[in-house]
Amino acid sequence: MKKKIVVCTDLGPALSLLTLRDDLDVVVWPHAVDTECPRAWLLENVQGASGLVVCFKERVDGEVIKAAGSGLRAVSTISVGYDHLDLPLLASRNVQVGYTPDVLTDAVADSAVMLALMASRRTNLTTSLVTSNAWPAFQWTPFALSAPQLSTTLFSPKRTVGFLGFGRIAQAVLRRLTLGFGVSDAIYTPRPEAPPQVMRDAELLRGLMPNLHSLRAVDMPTLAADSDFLFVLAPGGEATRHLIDESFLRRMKPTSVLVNNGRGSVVDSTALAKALKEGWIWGAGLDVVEEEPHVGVKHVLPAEQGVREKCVVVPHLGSATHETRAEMARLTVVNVLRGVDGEQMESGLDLGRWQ
Ligand SMILES: O=CC(=O)O
Repeated sequence: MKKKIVVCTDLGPALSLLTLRDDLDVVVWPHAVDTECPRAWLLENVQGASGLVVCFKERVDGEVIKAAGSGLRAVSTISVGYDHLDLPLLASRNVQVGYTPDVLTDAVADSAVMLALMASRRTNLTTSLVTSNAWPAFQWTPFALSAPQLSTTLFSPKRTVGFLGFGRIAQAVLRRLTLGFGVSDAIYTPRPEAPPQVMRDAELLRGLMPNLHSLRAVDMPTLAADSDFLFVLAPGGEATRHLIDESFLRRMKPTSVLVNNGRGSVVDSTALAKALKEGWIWGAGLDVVEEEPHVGVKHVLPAEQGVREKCVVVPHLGSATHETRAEMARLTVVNVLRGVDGEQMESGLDLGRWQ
């Protein structure tokens, strides 16, 4: 009997690696190219599946896993995040779980630097001057719309960048900032439950970045108080929920900039809106927002005057480059194939800690 693989998401040309195998019955959400997979379709089609391919928008919880049945061998997500998957349950059923770290590191790091620049220069406000035809009335005086600077200069050599979470993406951001922006001081707070490997990598970095003079692990209050630019690169889930809350934001500098490329749930949106409005921090660049995509509900973004000018929001596109998405798709397919074939995935999660 053919093994069934259910694909909820668009895999581009990599899909053919699945469909070319005549020992597989590949069931693809028919509108995957431009529409997210409805849960009802997933629940109906997942029955009897050996493999399941999802993106972070599909929750693979008890209901889905039970609907799949006991033959489920592999779940492969086209994302580095995995807070949409019920890992303890998958682990208890010996289902392998594949994800796509590493291949997206550079694209997301690029996006984090972009957001830091956009938020510090308040491009929401400045571009709207042009698009709303307000430029003619704008009085160009030397300090009008001047902003905190990301790169260091001879006359302003001290810039501390902070990281909440210090895994691969954070380290790639730091590499960019030390090489391209002259940043020499960095602090970080490892995310809760960070594997020891992260700390070892952080130590190694000192040797790899000659411009980096100081790299310190600090506690949360110090991270808040000392960061000129703070990059949130922690995963979602209960352990990180609202780590950036009102008391954290109140400790930050009025010239500091917050960037979130991790998960929206790490930052309390209501507190962030207040922080922007009342000027506790300078600006925010967000690739992810709590309760996305309904960001208006919490007033972080759109309508609210005094917030929207200081906050750039992008709809969760950190890894969205042609090159990276193609490689993520390839890896996602290889992972699910290995899983249903009973081989070790190319990049599988070590489920040991969820067992
Ligand atoms: O958020 C995107 C991802 O987890 O890859």
